[in-house]
Amino acid sequence: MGFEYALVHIKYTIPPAIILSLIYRPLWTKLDIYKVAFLVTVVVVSTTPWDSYLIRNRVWTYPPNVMIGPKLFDIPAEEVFFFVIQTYNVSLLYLLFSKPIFYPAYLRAERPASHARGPRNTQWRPYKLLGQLFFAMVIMTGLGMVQGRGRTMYMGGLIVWATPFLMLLWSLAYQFIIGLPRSSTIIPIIIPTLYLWVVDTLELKRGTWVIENDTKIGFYLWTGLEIEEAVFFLITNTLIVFGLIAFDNACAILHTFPDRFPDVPSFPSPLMLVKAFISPASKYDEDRIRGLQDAADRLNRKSRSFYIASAAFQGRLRIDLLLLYSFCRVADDLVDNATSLAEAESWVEKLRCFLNISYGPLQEKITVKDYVETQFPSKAQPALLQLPTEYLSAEPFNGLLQGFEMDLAFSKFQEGRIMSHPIKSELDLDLYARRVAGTVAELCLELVFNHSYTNISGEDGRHILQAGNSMGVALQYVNIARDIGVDAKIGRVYLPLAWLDEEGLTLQAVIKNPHSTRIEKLRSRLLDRAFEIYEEAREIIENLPEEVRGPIRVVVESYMEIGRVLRQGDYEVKAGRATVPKLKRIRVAWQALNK
Ligand SMILES: CC(C)=CCC/C(C)=C/CC/C(C)=C/CC/C(C)=C/[C@@H]1[C@@H](COP(=O)(O)OP(=O)(O)O)[C@]1(C)CC/C=C(\C)CC/C=C(\C)CCC=C(C)C
Repeated sequence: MGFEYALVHIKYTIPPAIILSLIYRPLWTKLDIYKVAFLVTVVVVSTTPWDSYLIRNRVWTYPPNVMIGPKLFDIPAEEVFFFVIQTYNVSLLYLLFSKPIFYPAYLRAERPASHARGPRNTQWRPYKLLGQLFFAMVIMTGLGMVQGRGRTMYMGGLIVWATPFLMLLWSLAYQFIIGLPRSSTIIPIIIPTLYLWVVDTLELKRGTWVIENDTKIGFYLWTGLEIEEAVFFLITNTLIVFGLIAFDNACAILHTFPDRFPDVPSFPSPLMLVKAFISPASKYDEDRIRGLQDAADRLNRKSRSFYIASAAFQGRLRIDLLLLYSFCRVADDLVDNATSLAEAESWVEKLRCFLNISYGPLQEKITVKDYVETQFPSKAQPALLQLPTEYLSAEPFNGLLQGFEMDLAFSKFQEGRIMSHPIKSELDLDLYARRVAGTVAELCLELVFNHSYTNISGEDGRHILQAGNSMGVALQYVNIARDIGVDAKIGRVYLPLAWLDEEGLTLQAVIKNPHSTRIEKLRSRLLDRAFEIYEEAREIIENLPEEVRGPIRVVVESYMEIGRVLRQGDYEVKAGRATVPKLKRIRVAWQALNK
């Protein structure tokens, strides 16, 4: 009996597990736990017979004086623990690197070339076949090496054991294996492989485990690292990462296509995961995938705060939040970027008509697609067509459009078409903020209620919606405080006239010099008001379902941080706007999840 192999764990495998667990702690979701537990089980079950066979046939051995003693089918307990901890460490590294990935955007509908639409739907089937051919050839080579029964025996056995699993995972998840960013595929394989190569070099030299001379090739990758060991770690880490990718691929299919999979439990059963895989890629809804890709692109380009925050949400809630964002952004841009007041008014009218049709009687629903395709530019269409209206009520959208109309009142005022400025008092400002941002918060919360497994009853729900609406107001105040200069350039002043009067300012004075000391005073006043409202509303976040508290905190805190940096004067300016530096944004998200 000895402790050498146990010491390998204490020195080399447990410390990274602790560090990775601490880093990943605030990001764990129940699905992550299920995924890692599922994979660890698969790894232990699939590795045990192979390892047990090798030990019994003395292909590799463990000197008895380096083991504590207990065994499972002749495999030392330390070795079984190795399967578990290696899988755990690689999984955590993968989870960490892949957290920001929005998986549905990587699905591909594989139509025959003549039916494929858009550059993203390249035909990937040939790659699948090429990969399968490659793995088949590797298996044949491995079989040849085993049959030789000499020095290639261990290497051949390794290949024959692992490659069919790799081939299976490739056949199921090739779209994601090829398409996902290299940071979440290659890095979680390479880092642990190099690390284990070094550990292996140090420990093999000390004789903790030994490959018998007559079953190994005798080639060393570097002094002390046998080629068999190097290949073993590379293959097993690849297997673990491919397994995780396949799991995420199946979940992405389940979450992306509610028409095919209406109810997805928080822990999809293995049978359900298999069902996802056997639904052919040729039948994926291409418009849906394009709508999701378009929403993810838009979020990435237009809002760094909400982009980072979106990574904290999961499954269908994340998908629908992205789609909601996409709709709000497109609607806001259509109105804001119109070249004339008349054009802007016509966009509001068209958006209202779109909502009326979408929420109208069922027989009218068929015309939504026709209406959108004939009335809106092609770039805007996916955002409208994919809006998840089945989970959202019409009222907040109507409020949002009324908010846009208040924006248009600025132009009418400038043209003399209306006599009064749209934001005269603090009450007007509050009404405006409730319309453009309070409504958005209500819509986000409606998605939370609909996608949560926790039931939120009437009175509690109303209370949460009210607090959410107020939080939207706080965010909008920060938005206005940030954009005083940008808005002044287009002749808009959201600071209430009453406040300007108190400071002896006129609208023209703000438009001419939006950075004067007196305006800075009003900016601070607006920010103070924003933080007051935020303080009152934020407690209610703790009444939300547990799994969304952290992510909603991230949304709110990421935006309120703009207010904090404005107060402290510690910000970067991009396109005339104050923004929070990237590292700070990540730290804020982190702290919000840790609360
Ligand atoms: C995670 C994720 C993808 C969230 C998406 C949130 C979402 C749907 C945002 C819509 C944004 C948008 C374009 C709305 C149009 C109207 C508008 C411009 C509103 C202002 C947003 C500012 O965005 P941005 O800075 O990009 O805009 P401009 O460049 O200035 O045009 C707003 C400030 C509103 C944002 C308000 C929210 C996201 C609501 C947040 C509140 C909650 C989620 C509720 C909190 C719950 C409780 C119980 C307190």
